[in-house]
Amino acid sequence: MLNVVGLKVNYGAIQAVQGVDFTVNDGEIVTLIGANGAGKSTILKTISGLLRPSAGTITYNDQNLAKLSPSKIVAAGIAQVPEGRHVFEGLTVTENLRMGAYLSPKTRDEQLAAVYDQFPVLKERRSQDAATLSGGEQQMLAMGRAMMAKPKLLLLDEPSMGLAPIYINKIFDIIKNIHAQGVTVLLIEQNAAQALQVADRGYVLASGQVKMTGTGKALLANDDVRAAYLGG
Ligand SMILES: Nc1ncnc2c1ncn2[C@@H]1O[C@H](COP(=O)(O)OP(=O)(O)OP(=O)(O)O)[C@@H](O)[C@H]1O
Repeated sequence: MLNVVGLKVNYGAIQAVQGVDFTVNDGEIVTLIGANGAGKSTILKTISGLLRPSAGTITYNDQNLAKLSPSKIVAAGIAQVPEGRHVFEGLTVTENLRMGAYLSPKTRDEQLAAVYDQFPVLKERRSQDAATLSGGEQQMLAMGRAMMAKPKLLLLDEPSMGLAPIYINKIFDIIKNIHAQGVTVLLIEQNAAQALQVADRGYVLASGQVKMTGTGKALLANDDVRAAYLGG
């Protein structure tokens, strides 16, 4: 589904991503793990078209994403849930969700009903300003907003960041549920243990490069991964 080859991304003189290769197959959950600053968010933003590669290719179902605008990338079936949620404060929950279907107004109401079925807590709070939601609820709103675009590939940037343990488990349950609906998932997580538990495959990134890859299970059992990312 997604094939990233020789990807390099710079911020001026900073080489954040230094020649990364990875694939995501249709129907998989793939995770990118790694320390702060490894280049994970930069990779997701480049897939979404928010940043442009300085070298390499990103191919999605035979389409070269480097030639597409972010809105065309959403229309092609890729939606991103950004790090830090970025809900629209001052807009209600429903208004936030409707923004997620900006490109497909005809199916917006139908999709809103589907998202409310999946996130009953959002339905309960549908008239509430998004700014007044708890962190976990805002994360659900950001995920629901992405689902409004009916993505085939969902990019999740640190969905469990800053959440209480009860919400972290809930977010991982939602990821499994979204995946069970046939959505392919590319997941970035600091919470490497839980990410590797749900993932079919993972890539370990450090300093803008892939250092290791394997199935979620194999990486979870790997001594180097355990020592560096799973607390021994
Ligand atoms: N807008 C920017 N301008 C300059 N440098 C940046 C910018 N954004 C990120 N960087 C740098 O690029 C490198 C990769 O950052 P990135 O956010 O992709 O890492 P990450 O693996 O997602 O980290 P984290 O887990 O902390 O979010 C870091 O060295 C970071 O300081």
